[in-house]
Amino acid sequence: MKKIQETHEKKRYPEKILQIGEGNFLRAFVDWMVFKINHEAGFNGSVVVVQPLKEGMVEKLEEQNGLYTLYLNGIKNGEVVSEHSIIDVISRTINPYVQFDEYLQTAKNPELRFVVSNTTEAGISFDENDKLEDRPQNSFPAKLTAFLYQRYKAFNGDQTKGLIFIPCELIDKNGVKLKEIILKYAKLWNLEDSFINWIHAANTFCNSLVDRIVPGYPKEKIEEIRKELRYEDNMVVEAEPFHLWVIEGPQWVKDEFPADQAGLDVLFVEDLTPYRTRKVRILNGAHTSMVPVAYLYGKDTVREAIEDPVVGKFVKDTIFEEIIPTLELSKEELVNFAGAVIDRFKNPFIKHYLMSISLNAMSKFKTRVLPSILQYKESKNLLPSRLVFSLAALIGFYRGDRAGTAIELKDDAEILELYKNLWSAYDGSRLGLEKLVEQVLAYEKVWEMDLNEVDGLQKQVTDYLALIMEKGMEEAVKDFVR
Ligand SMILES: NC(=O)c1ccc[n+]([C@@H]2O[C@H](COP(=O)([O-])OP(=O)(O)OC[C@H]3O[C@@H](n4cnc5c(N)ncnc54)[C@H](O)[C@@H]3O)[C@@H](O)[C@H]2O)c1
Ligand SMILES: O=P(O)(O)OC[C@@H](O)[C@@H](O)[C@H](O)[C@H](O)CO
Repeated sequence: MKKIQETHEKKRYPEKILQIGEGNFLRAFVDWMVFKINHEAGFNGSVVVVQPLKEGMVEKLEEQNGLYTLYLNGIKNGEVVSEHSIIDVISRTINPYVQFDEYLQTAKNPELRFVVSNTTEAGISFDENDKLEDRPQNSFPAKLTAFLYQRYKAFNGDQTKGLIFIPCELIDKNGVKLKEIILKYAKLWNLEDSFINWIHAANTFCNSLVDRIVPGYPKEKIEEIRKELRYEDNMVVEAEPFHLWVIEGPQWVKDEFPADQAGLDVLFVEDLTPYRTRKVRILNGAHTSMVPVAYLYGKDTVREAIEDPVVGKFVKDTIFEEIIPTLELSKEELVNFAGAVIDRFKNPFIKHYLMSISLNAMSKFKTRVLPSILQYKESKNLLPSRLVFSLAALIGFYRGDRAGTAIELKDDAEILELYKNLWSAYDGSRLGLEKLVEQVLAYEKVWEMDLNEVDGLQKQVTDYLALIMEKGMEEAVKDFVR
């Protein structure tokens, strides 16, 4: 069978976008949009993909000449949508761990205009050990600072050569935070004031909020897909048709990124807070809080979980009784949004694995679920029992065992180490469990506070965890749906 790169000739477009991240999401969202605006709005641009971590997939992507097939499967306006396209906008890929010079060289391209990124919530971070001389620096904002400095020098501080940053990480004020960290590196590395001024004056940092469910590589359907495509593609990505990109930034950015002309749901707004809060708390909050419960219950995908009479009810009640009451938007709007999200979770055409959502689950819990717990407690002076149960389940999940089978935990090494130590020191007693919970709740590096200070939380988490360990998840969760 032919390979994708042997079946499709790639058109050459000027490299206008630097993309930090080669993951499924960016390929199914931003790169698909670039594909659309090239075809329908004359954007005439391509994307250079930079791998943010040492281990990654750019080599695989490069083997396919940057080409891959995107499937959009689901229901849109009541109609079944199933379409696929070969996305041909990636001009080349760079692994800065072996091609650092090529990475810096790219900064000298006058046509470059945008920087997009998606490095999970863990990515926009500051590492004080990063140095300008490193090849490459560890954190992605440090790599970007080195890139920007190179650009600043190459164009002698030309004000027209700044870049537009649109990060997609699901953290609040992602653009503002990225800029803050870049400025912090500029200071740490004693870079000249004129460079700092250039960062401020010539570059634009937009906050953005993305929404599209991208389960990624459809491993179970790949044989069927190969037969249909009649070529080999190891980077196929599958997503739902729904998409929304809310960008908070100056209106002129819209003229440079003509998404509206291609009929894309890209909104340029003055304040994306309401969109963000609604989406992160309801959609992502439901995902993240369902993962440990549903997975330990024996479910593997979001659809299986939402359609199960017990887990499904648990998730829906969590949304309607514990998340929505903490939000300030109109009740009707929230209920409509939540209903649509539940329908998206039921998408019969895609398998969204709970384990893929579980990546970096601790930091996700902090940004997507914890605010609902704290808000609920503050307004009702009560703890939301299902969300607290989910926190207990998360701690149980990090024990790394599902009915005798090891769970492939994916999180920050320090977090995995913490759990490994805590669970191996656990002596089986109630006191031991209390201590274990206390130490997890005290892990301020993730929570940014000591959660033991939340009145009643430690006891309730311990009680639920004890229940899960004693009865098993199947029995424990039933208590919520009687
Ligand atoms: N998949 C979806 O449905 C979806 C939808 C909306 C938003 N997102 C966002 O996209 C992110 C990535 O999802 P994906 O499906 O593309 O996952 P993925 O596993 O395919 O890609 C993850 C990417 O993040 C990078 N990364 C991970 N940890 C990092 C770190 N500490 N520093 C720098 N880079 C790091 C990886 O190198 C990789 O490029 C999610 O965390 C989420 O914020 C995903
Ligand atoms: O992509 P993650 O790993 O940050 O989170 C998992 C899901 O909650 C997320 O991908 C949603 O599907 C997405 O945010 C929908 O827009």
